[in-house]
Amino acid sequence: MDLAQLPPYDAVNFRALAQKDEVFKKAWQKSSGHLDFQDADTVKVLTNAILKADFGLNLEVPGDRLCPPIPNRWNYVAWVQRLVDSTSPHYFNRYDPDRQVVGLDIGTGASAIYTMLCLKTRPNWTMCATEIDKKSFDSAVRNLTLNNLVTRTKMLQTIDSNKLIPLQHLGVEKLDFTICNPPFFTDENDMRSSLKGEGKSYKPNAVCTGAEIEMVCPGGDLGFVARIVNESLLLKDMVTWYTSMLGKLTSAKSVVGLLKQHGVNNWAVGVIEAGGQTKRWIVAWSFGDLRPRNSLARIDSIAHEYLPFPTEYRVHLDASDDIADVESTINGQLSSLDLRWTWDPETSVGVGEASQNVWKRAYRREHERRRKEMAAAGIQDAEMESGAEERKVALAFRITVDEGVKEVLIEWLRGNDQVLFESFCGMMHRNFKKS
Ligand SMILES: C[S@@+](CC[C@H](N)C(=O)[O-])C[C@H]1O[C@@H](n2cnc3c(N)ncnc32)[C@H](O)[C@@H]1O
Repeated sequence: MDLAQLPPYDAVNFRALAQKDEVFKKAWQKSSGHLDFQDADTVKVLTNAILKADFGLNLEVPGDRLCPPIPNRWNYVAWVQRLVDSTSPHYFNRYDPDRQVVGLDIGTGASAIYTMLCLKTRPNWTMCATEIDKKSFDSAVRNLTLNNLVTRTKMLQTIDSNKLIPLQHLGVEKLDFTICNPPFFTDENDMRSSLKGEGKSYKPNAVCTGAEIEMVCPGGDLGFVARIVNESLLLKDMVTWYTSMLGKLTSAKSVVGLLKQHGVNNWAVGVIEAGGQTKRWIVAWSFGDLRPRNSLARIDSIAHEYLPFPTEYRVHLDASDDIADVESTINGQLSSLDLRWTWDPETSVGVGEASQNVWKRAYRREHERRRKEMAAAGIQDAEMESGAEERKVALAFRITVDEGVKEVLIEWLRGNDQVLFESFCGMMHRNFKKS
């Protein structure tokens, strides 16, 4: 399996894992197929076995620090990777091994787990990692050294009064993303009662070995992420994607509320469900204009008011529609407009960039008039194009004609104006509306 494209976990196949790891095999056999997740040693053996078998990583965490559940941590990293991949400045929409990406792991913990997973699976990525707890910081450095990843990481032992995104201290100008599993609890009582499962219909399925310093902060997860939001309002696009995991749905909703309140309109909400009953939420936001894939930005299990504007629009074709005709209609129309358009007939995918609403009647008329004038003066379209100054992109889109499901998929790749995207989709749709 290509590590760079490893999918998220649905569940762990313990039987298969026992075939790959001798230490885990003993624990699995002893448990007669019912692992005791309340036992700290069992959880540690499982974590180590998954890391070794699936990622080739070794981990040593002090007994009184968090031992990270790997499916949950990997599913967040995999989500961030897809977010970064789907918002490449070149509209790649897949892993680009040549793209240099720099991330920041806020509160990396004793395991440095996000940093290690990011670096191990993406050879062209580098990471920064911060930590306030000396014991965890030292352990994180040990783990990075153990796995030969320390030279690709800028580690910073910080203090709580410092910025959570300390670009200056790190000596970094820009970041592609931040990743964070904040302390979830507001105080020790909140932590103890939550870990006992009080107020829930089920008990947490695994023991938590985290120390108070790792798990508690003023305001809990919401307080911590609100600090990141406030810093982001000043840093803006010095970071392309700010992301954080949240322990409670109410916290995720409050973070979205904060973003909307500050006029941020480019965000994404994800959910992590890797077996067991424990759900976690992810919120990501950006001040940039690159739009993530719809399936990443929007989940079903949260009310619409917390979701960003959809970044895709589907035009359903009739069974009788001829795909060649559909493609030729799209190509003909987009080639006649004053926009940049490239079409790949092999994959039936095209990408376009428009500097403004170039499909409205007044613009088209003016463009046609200019074209005729140029033609009369003997200037070809290509010369007209190359003579035009570099124009800013107000809308970038990808169009995929899918013969199998008989639909045209329009994806919003870039731009800050949802009305412009809607207008473009409406214009495309009218081509295929039956009278
Ligand atoms: C819930 S733990 C997460 C650890 C690890 N990232 C993981 O997912 O297993 C939160 C971590 O944030 C650290 N932390 C708390 N406040 C911090 C701050 N102001 N700056 C950096 N790290 C901080 C804690 O010491 C702890 O290691």
